[in-house]
This record gives sequence, C-alpha cells and structure tokens, in this order.
Amino acid sequence: MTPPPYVLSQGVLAAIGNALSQAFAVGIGTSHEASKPHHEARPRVPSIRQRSKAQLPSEGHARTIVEGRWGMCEFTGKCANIIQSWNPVVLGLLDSLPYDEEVVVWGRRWIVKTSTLGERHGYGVYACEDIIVEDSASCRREGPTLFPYGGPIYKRRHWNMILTQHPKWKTFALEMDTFASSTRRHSDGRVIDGDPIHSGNIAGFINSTMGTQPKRRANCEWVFVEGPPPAPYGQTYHEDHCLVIATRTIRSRDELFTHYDWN
Ligand SMILES: C[S@@+](CC[C@H](N)C(=O)[O-])C[C@H]1O[C@@H](n2cnc3c(N)ncnc32)[C@H](O)[C@@H]1O
Repeated sequence: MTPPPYVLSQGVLAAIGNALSQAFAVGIGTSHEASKPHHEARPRVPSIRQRSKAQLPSEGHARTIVEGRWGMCEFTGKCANIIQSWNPVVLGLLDSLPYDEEVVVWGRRWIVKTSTLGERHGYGVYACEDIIVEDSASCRREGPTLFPYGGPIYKRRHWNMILTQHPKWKTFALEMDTFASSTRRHSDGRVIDGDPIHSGNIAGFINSTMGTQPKRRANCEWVFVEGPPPAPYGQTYHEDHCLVIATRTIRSRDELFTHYDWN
C-alpha cells in the first residue's frame, strides 16, 4: 500500500521541494523589492518540508503549481486556472514604482512618498499638478480619471484560498463586484490584488480618510467600470476594470485620500 503523504521521508520531501522551486522560482513582478523601507519583510513561502501536513498533495490528486503574487502557491488541479498573468505595462502602469521620484501615470505626474499621516503609516500618493474638477460635474463620478486600480484578478474564493496559505500577507485586495446583484456579470465575485510593490498599482498607496486627525477630506474614489479600459490601455486584456476618479479639485502637492476601512 502506498504510504499517505505525511509519512514520506524528509529526504523525499526535500527532493520534491528542490525540483519544484527550480521549476517555478520566478514570482510575479518582484522588481522593486529592494526599495520598500515602510513595508514589512515579505514572508517567504515555506519550503515543502516546512508546510503543514494538510497542504501536501492528497493521494491520487494531481498537484498543479502556479505562480503566486510572489513565490509559489500550490493548488489542486481544479484550481489551476486562478492566476492571470499580470503585466502592469499593459494597463499603462509602471513595471517599477519608485519612491520620492516623479512618475507619469495615465498622462499625469505623481509622486509616491511618505504620507502626511506620518512615517509609521507608510507612503501616500501626491499629485504633481493641479487636477480641476468642475463644479458643474453634477455627479461626483463625472470627475477626471486619474489611473486604474490594477493587478491580477482572482475569483473571491480563490483569493481566499491564497490567503489561507499566506496569512501574513499585507493585502491590497479590492472587490470588483460589490455593485447591485442585478448588474452582476460574475456569479463569483472578483478581487483585484493591487499590491503596489508587485503590480505597479500606484492606487495601492492611496490612504484612507478614516480616523485621520486632523480630518482629511476624500478627493478621489475608486469605481467599477464595466468593459475594458479606454484606449490605449488594456483593451484586450481586461473584461472590466476599476478606476480612481477625482471627486474634487486636487492641487499640486495634495495627497490623495479616499474613504475605506483600512482596519
Ligand atoms: C492601501 S494601503 C495605503 C498605503 C500605505 N500607506 C502603504 O504605504 O502601504 C492601506 C494601509 O495604509 C495605512 N493607512 C491607510 N489609511 C490610514 C489612516 N487613515 N490612518 C492610518 N493608517 C492608514 C494602513 O496601514 C493601511 O493598512
């Protein structure tokens, strides 16, 4: 009888681990790992030897390994389609997002630097030019588009599976499908993994007005848009997308704030 996986010898497990890590050593977009002083050290995916017994492949079920946000994620075969390859440039985002340096994203100049909330709250996004929202914009969502909220898109239940494997990840996940059920296109809600370190997602650095002292006023918000982003960005890549929209005039050197529960 074949022994159950939990009695495999350490040597066999180590050999499997080595083979797998050679085959799938490259994570998605880790190019600016070096310049992230405000971020916690990224927890490395444990080697197979360190993993709990429950995460080892079950008997008779083919294991598929796919690239995760950084490092590897493992899933059984039926979940192998969860990862969409992500290239920030396709959506007009930068493949590397420097700090303290002006960048141009979607035709406007921005800088990512320490937030006005204070160093312990990390970075924030600042405008480097005025962005005028006309009083005549009757609906706040008619304001100018700033940039997309970009990153690989997962089904909610698959994202939850990834998180159970990586409980220490600081996540920047944005729910795409929170709008009314009558207009839902997907039965399973989708999530954008907007980690700015790995996806060039500048929107991931926008801080919340929640609990701020003195009170900050939101000057932008993220919205769901059905259909692909405007040309020339992500035309064929995206079925739907999320955008950050200015909701009131933003002056050069203003930090962007929106309202979300960051706790
Ligand atoms: C989407 S990130 C924003 C970018 C973040 N400052 C960074 O450097 O990664 C959300 C995180 O920023 C911090 N944050 C955002 N809004 C905040 C607020 N109003 N007060 C304190 N911390 C806040 C919290 O640590 C939160 O988990």
